[in-house]
Amino acid sequence: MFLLLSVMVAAAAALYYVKWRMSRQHMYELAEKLPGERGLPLIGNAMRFALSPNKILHTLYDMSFQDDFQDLAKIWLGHRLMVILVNPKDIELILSSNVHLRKSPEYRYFEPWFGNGLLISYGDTWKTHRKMIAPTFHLNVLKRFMDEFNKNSKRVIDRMNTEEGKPFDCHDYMSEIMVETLLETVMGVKQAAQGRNCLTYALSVMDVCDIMHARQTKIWLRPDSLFKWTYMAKEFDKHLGIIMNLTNKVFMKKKDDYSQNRVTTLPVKEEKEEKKVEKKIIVEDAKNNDKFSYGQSAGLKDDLDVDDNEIGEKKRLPFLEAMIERAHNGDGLTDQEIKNQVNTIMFEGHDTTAAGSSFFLCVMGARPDIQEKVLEEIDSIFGDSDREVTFQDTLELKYLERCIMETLRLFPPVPAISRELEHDLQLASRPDLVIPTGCSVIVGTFKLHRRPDIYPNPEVFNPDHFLPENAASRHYYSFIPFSAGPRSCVGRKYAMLKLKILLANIMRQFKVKPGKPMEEWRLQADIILKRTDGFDVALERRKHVKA
Ligand code: HEM
Repeated sequence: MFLLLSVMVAAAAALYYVKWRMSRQHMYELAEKLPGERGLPLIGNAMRFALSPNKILHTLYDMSFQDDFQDLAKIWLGHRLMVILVNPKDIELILSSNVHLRKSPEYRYFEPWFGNGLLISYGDTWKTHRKMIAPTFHLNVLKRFMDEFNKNSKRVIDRMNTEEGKPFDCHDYMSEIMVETLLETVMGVKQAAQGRNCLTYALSVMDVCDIMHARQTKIWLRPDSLFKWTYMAKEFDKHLGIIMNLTNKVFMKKKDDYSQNRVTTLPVKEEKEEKKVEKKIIVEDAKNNDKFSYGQSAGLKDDLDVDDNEIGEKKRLPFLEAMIERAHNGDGLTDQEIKNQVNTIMFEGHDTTAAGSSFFLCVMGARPDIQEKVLEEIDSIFGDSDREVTFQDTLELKYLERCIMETLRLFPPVPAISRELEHDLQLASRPDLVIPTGCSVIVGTFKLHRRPDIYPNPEVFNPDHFLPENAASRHYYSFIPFSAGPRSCVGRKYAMLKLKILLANIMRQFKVKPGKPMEEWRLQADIILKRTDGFDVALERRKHVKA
């Protein structure tokens, strides 16, 4: 009886497997033609990822130099087909599309944290929320944050003073200040930014990301039914609790302020100079001749580039206040939905800029020749004055800007992004190849940014890559640290403005002593790019020069 039952179960399983394989026949046929390894039955290439995060990045990067990986490569993670794209023409097909907007299933590990937040939502929900959120990151709103950006720079400079002269890891300092700045600007909540809560929050975010990244790359951690028994699951819940605790507090505080009618929005500066600068920016935008201040290739436009006139006075509220007001006015936003967006923006807004600024400071140590030029530009603008960095200054800090862009090229904080294909996609670089519906397409930003045919000597830090004449000859989608197209980063302008002000202020006070050369850095594949060997820098106080 038992034998008969076993035979019947095995036959049913075999039948199910055959049917399942047949339903995927189309995928297998198209996948067969794609370059890349076939992988083993059932597990595919999963063993390639049974490594530590820094080894994964280096293995994948080494793989990308194989002859058959010019523009794309397939990988099988168990039964899941993933296709890595690194040709800007193919990447454009994905990122500029209004069809391929669905994030791949690998993003589902964010769900307990972000719910239907902007980064992972889809369809009408994403569209409606994007329309509500994008205007809250318009330049006119960001200009209100100038004082906060300056004050927060001073705060972190004071903290780093205690480390003067000796090597220390600057990443924790950058993370903490990025969280505080977000709370005080985008969230409009001041008190919550005091104390050491922000660093605890940032450290928990890093732990949660490590766990999610492990689940993305290790197939045995993917099923919830297995994962829940692991030690990692307990750690995940613990750290998620710490994260949610801060964001809940922020939301409740702001809601309370709103219901008590307390005005917390930062005032708009109405000085003449500011008006003039604003006009200048818009004219520049309109002429379409200098997009670099915002981390995007010239000629690429998205919903953050709308003309000033299209943003009515009424819509000019910072993010959280705008969301609460909409909910109050019956715009169909629930408390939970707002909290999901707060969680999304708190994460996207701090970990990325913390990595970007930490990489920048390490670059200054690794390349004293570049640092000299940064300091020269800064001194020519500020001399020995201790005045605040103005909006106009951020336009004039051209060399600093190119260095930030070059940092984002070589060390893109988001090293890869991924979409689930809704339709077969014929490639532009190889029209003989079609990527099948249902697979995950990975946009390999890290490798794209290091293609020798796009960036000569790609491993060498060279800010001149972003001189207008050099950038003009490149494909628009060759530089995409903030992604591009309809799902591009809504915080792009915020990030560039904040980075310029923070880094200019730090470099006015400190010089980074010569440090480890870039070739020796150990990079870590993670949701946000990191260094496994730490972001060590040694700072030296600068003697100020007269302008
Ligand atoms: C150097 C800093 C930053 C970098 C490199 C960066 C990069 C990116 C990238 C690559 C994406 C697309 C992710 C994907 O498709 O998986 C993205 C999306 C997003 N980013 Fe950023 N980001 C930065 C800063 C910020 C800031 C400061 C904020 C907000 C304050 C922010 C908010 C968002 C949001 C909400 C999305 C989702 C947009 C959507 O799907 O419609 N980011 N970012």
